[in-house]
Amino acid sequence: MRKPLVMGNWKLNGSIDMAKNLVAGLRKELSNDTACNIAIAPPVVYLDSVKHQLDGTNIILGAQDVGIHLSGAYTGEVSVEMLKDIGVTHIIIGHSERRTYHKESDEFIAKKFGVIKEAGLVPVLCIGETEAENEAGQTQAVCARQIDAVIKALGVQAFNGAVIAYEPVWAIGTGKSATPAQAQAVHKFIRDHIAKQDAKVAQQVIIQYGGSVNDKNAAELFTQPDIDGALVGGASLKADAFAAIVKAAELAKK
Ligand SMILES: O=C[C@H](O)COP(=O)(O)O
Repeated sequence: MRKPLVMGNWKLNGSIDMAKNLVAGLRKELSNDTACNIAIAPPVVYLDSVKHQLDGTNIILGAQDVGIHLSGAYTGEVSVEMLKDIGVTHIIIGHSERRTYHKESDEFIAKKFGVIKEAGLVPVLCIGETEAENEAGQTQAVCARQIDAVIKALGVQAFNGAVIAYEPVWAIGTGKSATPAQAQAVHKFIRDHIAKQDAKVAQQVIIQYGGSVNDKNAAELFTQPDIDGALVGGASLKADAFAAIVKAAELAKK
């Protein structure tokens, strides 16, 4: 039985005060004994203070990205060891916003996956098709290509203990979530695709859905057998909405 992961990606939002209020809200709304894993990924500058604010909770600290180098003359970069040093365990990579605005390739993202695994942390690999790709019937081909880049570089075993977030780009921040049936079909495709190489790895890999998940649509998404939680953007900025999504995941997977 897979334990779902509900992860909040704050993206480029927040301030010291906002982080304090949001974490205080989460502490109030969520018990320490949840039947699903919960993570939040604040902007990198707030990670250390948020880590302290999370003391005594079971909320996991996540990061939104990582560099591929461990140290050296790479101005502006943050290494996996630095993130590990301050208590980060889960790292989002390959988000469509990084793929689009920073031109990150499948191969480059696979390198990030490798450094995260090497450090003993958990990669949260975002994959998903654009609207044009969706309309051209390329959803499966795009997801397969993005996963295969990791398999080619690191082998299928790299997905042991890893997380995949299926995020159709057309659903991100648009209020237009995939329907539970649409999402389930892609999640099943992803799991089957990995199973072709290793059934055990496919059975344990967490596949989250992301794209306009909110407190209203979460419950139905989570009833789908291959949807193991969510990567939440906008709704993770409100403690009550995020907590409601966590509770929906717990209920659905009981
Ligand atoms: O990382 C989160 C996703 O991009 C989803 O964002 P959203 O919930 O605001 O649509």
